[in-house]
Amino acid sequence: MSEEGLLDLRNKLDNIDNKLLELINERMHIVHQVGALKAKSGGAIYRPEREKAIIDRLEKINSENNGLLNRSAIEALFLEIFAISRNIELPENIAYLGPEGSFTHQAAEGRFGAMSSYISVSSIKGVFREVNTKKVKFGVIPIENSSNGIVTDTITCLSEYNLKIIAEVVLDIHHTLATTCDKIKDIKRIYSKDIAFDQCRKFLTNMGLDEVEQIPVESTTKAAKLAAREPETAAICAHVGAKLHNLPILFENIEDKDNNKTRFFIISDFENAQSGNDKTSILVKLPDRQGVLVEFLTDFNNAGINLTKIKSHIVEGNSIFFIDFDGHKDDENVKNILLKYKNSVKVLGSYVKEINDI
Ligand SMILES: O=C(O)C(=O)C[C@]1(C(=O)O)C=C[C@@H](O)C=C1
Repeated sequence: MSEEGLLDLRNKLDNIDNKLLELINERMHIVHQVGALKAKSGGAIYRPEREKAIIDRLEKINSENNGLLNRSAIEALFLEIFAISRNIELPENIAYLGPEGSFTHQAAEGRFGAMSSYISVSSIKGVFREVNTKKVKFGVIPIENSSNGIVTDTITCLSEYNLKIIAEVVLDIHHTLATTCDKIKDIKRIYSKDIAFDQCRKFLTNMGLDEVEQIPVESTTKAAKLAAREPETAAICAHVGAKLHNLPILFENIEDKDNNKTRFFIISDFENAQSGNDKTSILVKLPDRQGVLVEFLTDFNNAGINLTKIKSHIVEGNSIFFIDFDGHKDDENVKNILLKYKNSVKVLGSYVKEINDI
């Protein structure tokens, strides 16, 4: 292509970008008015069900017009626009299970974008506390990983605090081996988080690294920080963690399972309206008598409710169940069941169901 041809195309792109910027600013002026209305009425700023409806509509228009974007691309563009919009309505602050560069931080940034303020908190309970005392509006914590199962601290805190799950985020978890060493055989120590070592066992064996000293630390970001400082070491960490500490990446995607995923919850102090594609999470403590769990599950089945997850868990010596099902707590069939079991059930929240599932 001639240099002139390229210049011409770039001019066209510049003109489109100028128009896009103008349109986005026009949108933000309207968003500002929405914010003012909500400030008067006390309405929730974050409305995941409305955001989902917009993305569904755009995806439909896009496919009718044979657009070049896929759903993920539309989501990536518009979730950032919504996150900026929400900050224009009211600046958002978010506590996440840290440190900076952790997978939870990635989950938080994916949903709240570049204009929000983030604080890193070192424990799950700490995140709940920040939201509960209204120091932040939202908290982001992990709930389960496809290889390592449920995060018990999160269940315990969901049981203890009266906060609501307002969204779920599912991230594909990829690990890297990052090091300043040029050769694998120069690595004498590897830093990582205990569960990340577990998720990369096969890789370590295949590379002859299973005999190398493995040092568990609190987070994969900390592992990257240590490996960047100490010669003859490596870290198993996220891509962002390695980048954050300028640590060269030797191998990407070193996890054993190719569908290693972590599910996160966003917690806050309000409840979502129905979106038509919701999921609800509950904690259930049933009376101690024979057949009670079968009865409970049969009632759900008879009401046409699809249970998607049931996990048992011990809180303060009591056995409880963490259950997910399709539907919103205000759907007619769900409402009736929840009323019947009101003494046994704690509703943790109804929220838009993610397409990416564990
Ligand atoms: O429709 C609203 O309630 C808005 O606040 C506007 C808007 C948007 O940017 O379209 C922003 C935030 C909400 O989460 C949903 C949508």
